[in-house]
Amino acid sequence: MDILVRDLGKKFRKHWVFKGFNYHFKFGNAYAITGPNGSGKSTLLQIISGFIPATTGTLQYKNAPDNAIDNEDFYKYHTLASPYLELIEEFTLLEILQFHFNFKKISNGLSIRSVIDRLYLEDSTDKPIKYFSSGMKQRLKLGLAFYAEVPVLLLDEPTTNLDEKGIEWYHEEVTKQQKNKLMVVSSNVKNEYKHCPHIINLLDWKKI
Ligand SMILES: Nc1ncnc2c1ncn2[C@@H]1O[C@H](COP(=O)(O)OP(=O)(O)OP(=O)(O)O)[C@@H](O)[C@H]1O
Repeated sequence: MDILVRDLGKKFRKHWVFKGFNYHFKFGNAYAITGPNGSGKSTLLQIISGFIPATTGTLQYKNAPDNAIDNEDFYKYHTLASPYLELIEEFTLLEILQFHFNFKKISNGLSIRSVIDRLYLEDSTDKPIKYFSSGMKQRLKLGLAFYAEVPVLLLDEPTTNLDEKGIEWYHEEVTKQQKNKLMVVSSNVKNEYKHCPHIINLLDWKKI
């Protein structure tokens, strides 16, 4: 899947966050959206995911050069891990994984149990999410995004709250997955986007 972005702009009340953003995101590539605090990284990622609307411009999602999908259908083709998206706190780990992978196909060769192992959360299988630490929740959010069979992976500040082992796991996964997906990471922490060959600096589209 490719994503074509044309003349994208976002305004909150009277303030433009960015304007005139044009880009062609290509399948099999990893992109970093960078910029200082408040430059609009999360906003842009949320617009790309369809979570919030743009003020100006268009997005086109193509699963072949001459085959665009309906924008409303893009949710089937991507996963998003973001601090803005809350987990269902009442569910246990097992329940949330069963729920999620009911809607998104689990990656080839994986089972719910093997996902729990990969998240090294074996001891918390029946623990409600509300009792998870912030790092455990972040691993879970990333796991829900990583292990779904979708062509587009969107990651907002992905290593927030992760410990050293978690960061290592993150790097292993993104390195493995970047060839088979279109990956977009929104971040201002160099270490979390070091695997991305394409760097977008939002200051270049900052508007007065
Ligand atoms: N719902 C909203 N209503 C009003 N302003 C908003 C809203 N969401 C974001 N903003 C503003 O848009 C700008 C960009 O915010 P955004 O969270 O996208 O920045 P960011 O680059 O991800 O920042 P950070 O590095 O701090 O996470 C900020 O000035 C923010 O206050």
